[in-house]
Amino acid sequence: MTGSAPALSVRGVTVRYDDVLALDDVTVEIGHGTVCGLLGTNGSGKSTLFKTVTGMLAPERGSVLVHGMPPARARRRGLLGYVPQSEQVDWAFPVRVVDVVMMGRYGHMGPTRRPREADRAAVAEALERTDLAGLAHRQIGALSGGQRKRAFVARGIAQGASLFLLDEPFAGVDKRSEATIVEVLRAMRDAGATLLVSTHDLAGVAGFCDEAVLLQRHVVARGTPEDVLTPERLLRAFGLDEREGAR
Ligand SMILES: Nc1ncnc2c1ncn2[C@@H]1O[C@H](COP(=O)(O)OP(=O)(O)OP(=O)(O)O)[C@@H](O)[C@H]1O
Repeated sequence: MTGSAPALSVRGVTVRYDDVLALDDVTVEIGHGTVCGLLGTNGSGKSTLFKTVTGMLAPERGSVLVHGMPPARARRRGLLGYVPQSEQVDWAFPVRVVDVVMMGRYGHMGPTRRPREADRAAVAEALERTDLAGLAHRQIGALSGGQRKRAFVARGIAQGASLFLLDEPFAGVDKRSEATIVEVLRAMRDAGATLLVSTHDLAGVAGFCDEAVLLQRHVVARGTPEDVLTPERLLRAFGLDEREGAR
């Protein structure tokens, strides 16, 4: 990692899909050990921002630095963890939970991808922390939505990621999995990791996030959840008043 560089620095990023302007001059900086909620309606650019931060999409303008380095280098060093939206994963792919979590160790294994004792121990610990040890040998496609999310969170833990991007981690998740995920994410934050979490769960943001960013193709507001989730902004961005947002 590069000295005192922020965990994530997004500066003036513009991304376009042909004629659709998905992100317009977005600037976001997140410090170490912070949980930042990324809020916005469908189509506001949240997934596009994640894909740009992971290096899957190249911005038309602007720059992204993860711990002071370009996304590809941060990814190679295993610093960047990503929990995708469920719809982006092919659940029919025949792979067991333990294999998904072991993928987090690939960056530690070298080209042979042969797990060593330290890799197996990291995977076992990640499965334990996400309450998945009993399901380690199940096919990922046979799990519930919440268990699948936990498997991807476990992959990030096993990887030892220090910037963790979670795209809608609570969507389609049962209460027990939600509580486990929140507990695990808090522990990661307390251990110094930085988390950027996109969510529609406005009511949960104040309890779970240190900061929030409201995105509508550009950054509409940024600050503490209380500063960002004002009645005017909720109304403008989501067509909600504050009481509805808190449900
Ligand atoms: N591959 C693509 N090709 C063309 N347009 C796209 C593509 N992916 C996203 N878009 C468009 O870019 C804009 C931002 O989409 P994005 O998926 O980033 O939003 P989002 O906030 O993640 O939405 P959601 O909450 O529905 O996932 C939308 O107008 C969307 O239709």
